[in-house]
Amino acid sequence: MDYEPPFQETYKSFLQNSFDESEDKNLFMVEECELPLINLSQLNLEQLGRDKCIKEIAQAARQWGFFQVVNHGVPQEILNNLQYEQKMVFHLPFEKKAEEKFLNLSTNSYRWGNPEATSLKQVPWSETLHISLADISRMDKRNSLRSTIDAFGTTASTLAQRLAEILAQSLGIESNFFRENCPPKSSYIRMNRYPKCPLASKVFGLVPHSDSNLLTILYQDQVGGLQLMNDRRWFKVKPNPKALIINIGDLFQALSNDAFKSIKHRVVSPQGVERFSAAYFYCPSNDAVIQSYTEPAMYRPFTLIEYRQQIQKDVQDTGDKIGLSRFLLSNNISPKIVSNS
Ligand SMILES: O=C(O)CCC(=O)C(=O)O
Ligand SMILES: [Fe+2]
Repeated sequence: MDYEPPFQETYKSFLQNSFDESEDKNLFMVEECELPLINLSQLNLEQLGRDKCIKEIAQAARQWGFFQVVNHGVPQEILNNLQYEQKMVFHLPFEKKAEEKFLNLSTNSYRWGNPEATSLKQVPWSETLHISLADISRMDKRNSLRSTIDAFGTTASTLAQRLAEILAQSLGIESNFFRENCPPKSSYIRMNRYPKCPLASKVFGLVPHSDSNLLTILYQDQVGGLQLMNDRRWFKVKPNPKALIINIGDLFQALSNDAFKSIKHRVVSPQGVERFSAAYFYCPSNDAVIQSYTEPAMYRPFTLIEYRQQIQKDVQDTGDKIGLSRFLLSNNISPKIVSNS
């Protein structure tokens, strides 16, 4: 199919070597989890109902770092349109998607695989359109993808801010942080397509990672494949067509001083069908300072730009993101510990 990125050719040598690797049947044999499902219409109730809902959200963020919401305020029609538009755009010829100025977006908005991978386990067998909301205005006004992601971005942004404020409030903070530091244009929409994969037991659709933002709002189709880590075990998330999945990102973990955790998750490649998902990444502006709310702080204050640069450097040097632990304050005393040993 001419829309397929050249996975097979590009990763030919990895694929050939993979015959020696054992198949990881455990990828599929994981248990299904019942993610907390929260009805956000309770937030419109009287104080008691509202407080109960806030408690449910905070507890889910503490226990799982992941939860699902219904009556979330993002109209189903927008989600349906998004799925349709997403399919259309990914089914354009690969050459077109790979063009420097595809959809007039910033360079590198369209991505697939991993150019830096040194083994099959580092290759995500998927393609993505990673769109900064600041870029939407660059797209052709007549393009229906533009109006759809604009509508998704606007409604998801309201939901993200609402949830972020509720989560902050549950920690005892009346916070203007999000209003002041998260202008809509600093967030992203990431659309993912997972082609059916010939070696699904050996190649991830998306390799295990945590999200480097404040919060993620995810809409997935019915195929399934998303798995998350809880208590050192992987669980699969059953698709729910009415629900959006919310997960805590690294920056919220730091803000909350580890009260909420940014959980590792991955996508197992689909075998017989392609899979689509779309995520809204709620981010502060690049220079907003991320600082723990409570004392003693686990992490030193840092900005999003610093965080991204550190990740980029670590990925280049080690092949791994490393992430928040780079900013742990206890790291400052580690040289002493080393010299004593
Ligand atoms: O496709 C999914 O279900 C997960 C996507 C994801 O984790 C991401 O885009 O960061
Ligand atoms: Fe993710």
